[in-house]
Amino acid sequence: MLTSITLNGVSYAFGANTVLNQIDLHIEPGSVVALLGPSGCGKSTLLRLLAGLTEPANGEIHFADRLVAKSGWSLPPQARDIGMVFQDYALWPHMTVAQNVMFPLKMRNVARSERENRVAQALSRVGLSEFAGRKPAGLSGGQQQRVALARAIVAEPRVLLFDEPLSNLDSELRESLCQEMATLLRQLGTTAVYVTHDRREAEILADRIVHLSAGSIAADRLISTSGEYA
Ligand SMILES: Nc1ncnc2c1ncn2[C@@H]1O[C@H](COP(=O)(O)OP(=O)(O)OP(=O)(O)O)[C@@H](O)[C@H]1O
Repeated sequence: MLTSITLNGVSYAFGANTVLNQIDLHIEPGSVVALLGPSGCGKSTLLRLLAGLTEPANGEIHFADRLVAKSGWSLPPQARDIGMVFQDYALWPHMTVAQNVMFPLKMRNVARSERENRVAQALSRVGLSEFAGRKPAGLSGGQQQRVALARAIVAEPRVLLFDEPLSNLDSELRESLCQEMATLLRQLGTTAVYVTHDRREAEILADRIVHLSAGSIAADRLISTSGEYA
């Protein structure tokens, strides 16, 4: 099921420092939205609110018609049906690639036979079928990020969240993985929010770019499939 995301008057502060100021944002089901802006503008904080890693001071967040956060209350991440990809991959070093990817299915009590099929399919989607038995330490940075991507999509969550997933990779690899992720996101059709400070990455990946500046939405633009502003 495709899910919209709606933020109404969402604010967040670290002590006296207001980091997000009354954010109103509606994300259409199945769209890929890039949150773009300079360091410190509040992108990661907004993503953490969507993930349920922190709760808003004010305002409400809905996934479709389900309330997931309001002032002082937040549905925990594991109850939100989300997949996340972080800058630092966050793989479990003691587990193989297949075990890492399988983890969200175990958490959801998916039956063993189904788990194995789904892991194989997710690894195939990211081009890592032959690495299933390796440990993360035996993989390159780009391969590790592909594992993290497979883990994020394996349970077919209704929302995908990305926090600068390509910033630890060198520029050539960043470009090719960005193109691959754009294709994958189109195939999946999942509602996705992608944090980046790289305008080109945002233009390749997203249907829409929301520019944050000092905790507010400074611009909000649809882009066409060719990567140009519509
Ligand atoms: N744990 C914290 N305690 C106090 N202030 C914080 C904390 N984490 C972030 N901030 C402040 O909140 C603001 C927004 O941070 P946030 O990480 O959301 O920005 P960002 O746009 O994602 O930046 P970057 O691209 O550098 O990750 C910044 O001014 C930052 O200094």
